[in-house]
Amino acid sequence: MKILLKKGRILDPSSGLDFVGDLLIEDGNIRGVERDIELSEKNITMLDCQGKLIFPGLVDMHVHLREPGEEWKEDIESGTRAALYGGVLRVACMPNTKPVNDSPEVTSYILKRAKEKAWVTVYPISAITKGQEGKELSEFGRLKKAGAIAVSDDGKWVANSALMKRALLYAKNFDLPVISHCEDPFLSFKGQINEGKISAKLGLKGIPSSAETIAVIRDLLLAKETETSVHLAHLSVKENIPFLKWAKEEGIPFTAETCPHYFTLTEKEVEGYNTLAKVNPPLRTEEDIYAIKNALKEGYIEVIASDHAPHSPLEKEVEFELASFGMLGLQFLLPLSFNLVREGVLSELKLLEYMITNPSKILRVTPPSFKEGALAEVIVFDPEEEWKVTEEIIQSKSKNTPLLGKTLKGKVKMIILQKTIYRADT
Ligand SMILES: NC(=O)N[C@@H](CC(=O)O)C(=O)O
Ligand SMILES: [Zn+2]
Ligand SMILES: [Zn+2]
Repeated sequence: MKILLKKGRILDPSSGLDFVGDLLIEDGNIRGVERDIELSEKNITMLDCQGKLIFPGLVDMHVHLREPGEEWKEDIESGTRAALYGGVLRVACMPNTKPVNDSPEVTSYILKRAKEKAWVTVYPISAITKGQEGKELSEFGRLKKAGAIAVSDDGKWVANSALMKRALLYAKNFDLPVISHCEDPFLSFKGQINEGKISAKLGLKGIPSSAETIAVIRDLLLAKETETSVHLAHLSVKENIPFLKWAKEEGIPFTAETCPHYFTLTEKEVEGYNTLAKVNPPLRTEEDIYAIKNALKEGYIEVIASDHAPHSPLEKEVEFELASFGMLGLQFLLPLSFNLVREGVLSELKLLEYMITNPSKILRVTPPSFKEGALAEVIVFDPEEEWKVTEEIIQSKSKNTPLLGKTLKGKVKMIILQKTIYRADT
């Protein structure tokens, strides 16, 4: 069974390929990429890709699938369907489920459910501490054996520095990546939105940028001392940047991530007490957006992930202070991130590096690529097509995004995953 994609712009960050040409898939594997592949046989599915980009599936290392325990918000089936439509063919899912994924049993359960019903590859991330309570380390060796790809207490920072130091050393033994949700809980206590003029105007308690930067600095110091890499999740403020720069110069092992909402939306979104824009860390200011883009350009931040965080109306259609933090991300990751290319912040290949090869490297997996023999994980993307965000288009069970009603540019048209062609063009 052969699938031939014709005349698309082929982009493969693993090999640095960027040219207009053809891609041949045979029996679910990449057979070749060339300027012109002519085949005379019948039985070939030909796909015209003129004007489109063809690249490997994205690897989103920060997703909340909510299973087990909060299946009314999302489950492994619906979350991975949203991923597929978003061009994300591998997701790493955070452990803040119910129960918390802090045991081999929960990790195996997630993998079992993924095998039964996931549309894309699922990598479970297990908790750093038992119950994500920040008191006692979970059993990294057993978790890794059960299939944990990394450890994180995402949703919470491991505020006890001695414990975090031990976690880094312990993780190093098992070559497990450690992902930190950088937020000093004392500084952000009861905070709702970014601390500043808008929080004052709305009468909501603010979350200062120091809550994030203090956490970033501590984690960098511990990474230095333990000579163990730490991955800093969803960075949002400009104050981090000089410290990231310093850490790079010092050769401290770390990687940093941001999400499209932190270089697209500002705190203004919460005016009118819009709970759909309530997210942690909070949306910040134009200046922060500018700094985050610059950090991406300079390579201080080298991963873009969605932090897809579904919540139902039960958690969102309530008073602002009672609403849960989080917004959907999987289906908006590519269109919003492509704005960085349009604005000249990153080249197409660099952007794909941040969404395919860098997260793969951090998670110690072979990235999706167009190398001969690789599994076919292929996205056909139209960078020009505009589409409106509606509840119908959203594949997640939850619809919590401040982008509802807005028009985005750039659309995933087709996904080829092994032998199956999905047309997202509806
Ligand atoms: N980002 C969020 O606002 N919420 C996340 C937790 C997290 O990523 O810290 C969630 O699980 O809902
Ligand atoms: Zn987090
Ligand atoms: Zn998260």
